[in-house]
Amino acid sequence: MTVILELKNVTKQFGGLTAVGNMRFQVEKESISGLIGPNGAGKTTIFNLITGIYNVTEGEIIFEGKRINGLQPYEIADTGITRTFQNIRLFKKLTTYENILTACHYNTDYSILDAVIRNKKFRRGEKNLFQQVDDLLDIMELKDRRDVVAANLPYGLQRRLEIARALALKPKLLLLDEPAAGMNPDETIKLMHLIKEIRERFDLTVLVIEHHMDLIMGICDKIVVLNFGKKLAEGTTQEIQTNPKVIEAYLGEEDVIC
Ligand SMILES: Nc1ncnc2c1ncn2[C@@H]1O[C@H](COP(=O)(O)OP(=O)(O)OP(=O)(O)O)[C@@H](O)[C@H]1O
Repeated sequence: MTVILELKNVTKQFGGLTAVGNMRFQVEKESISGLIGPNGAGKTTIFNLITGIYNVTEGEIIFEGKRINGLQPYEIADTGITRTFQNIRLFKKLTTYENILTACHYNTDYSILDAVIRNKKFRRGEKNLFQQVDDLLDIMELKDRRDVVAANLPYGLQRRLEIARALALKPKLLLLDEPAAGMNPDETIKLMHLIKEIRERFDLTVLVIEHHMDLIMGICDKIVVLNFGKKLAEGTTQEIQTNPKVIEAYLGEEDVIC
């Protein structure tokens, strides 16, 4: 197994509160892994630590063999880690197309001078860019909403657009924070298929936080369960579903987990 991401005894304290304590787990390359746990367990804090929004108090975060904690968020993004947010963060006044285009522009290889004189390199770059946006619209099934302003998209489609925009940055590791929040069961099933599809298509590694257990159990190769900032359990969906400690942490909500 090739490990792409590793948390080594990571702790995050906010004053006297230990939001994440001594956390250690590995994420296998091109896997889909789930991070679950009750509210306040420390899931989003872990995403904020991986992406450099918070500094770790202790421990190390290793991505592709290199320590990334201590780097600035933009430097971590440059290593190939992108995320979506629990509360959707789109350019609300831009269209679906424009939202993806702005992210695709991040990867262009022409200079400002190329753009000013509109030379061949610029024209070829622009053509590739438009093709990438079209492909992403297609994959995320947003083509018919191409010119709709993001704020006017239904909630489920805004979430899909956020994923499309994250993919435009060509990540190696995609962190999804509650991608199915607010979605109905049909939308959630569709999203499950899409996550699997994009993993295959882009050779992606996905780490997903989600409260919808159907989604987690339907797509994850491995699950890490948190409780009060600590790792409670780790294993396959089968192992997690039958783990008494996990069932207890969810206050007997066996229905939710199984
Ligand atoms: N910036 C912060 N300052 C102080 N405390 C924080 C901060 N961010 C998170 N916390 C605290 O850390 C703990 C873990 O929060 P976190 O948001 O990571 O939980 P979570 O598992 O993502 O919860 P949820 O499922 O509700 O999103 C909580 O007690 C929270 O109040």
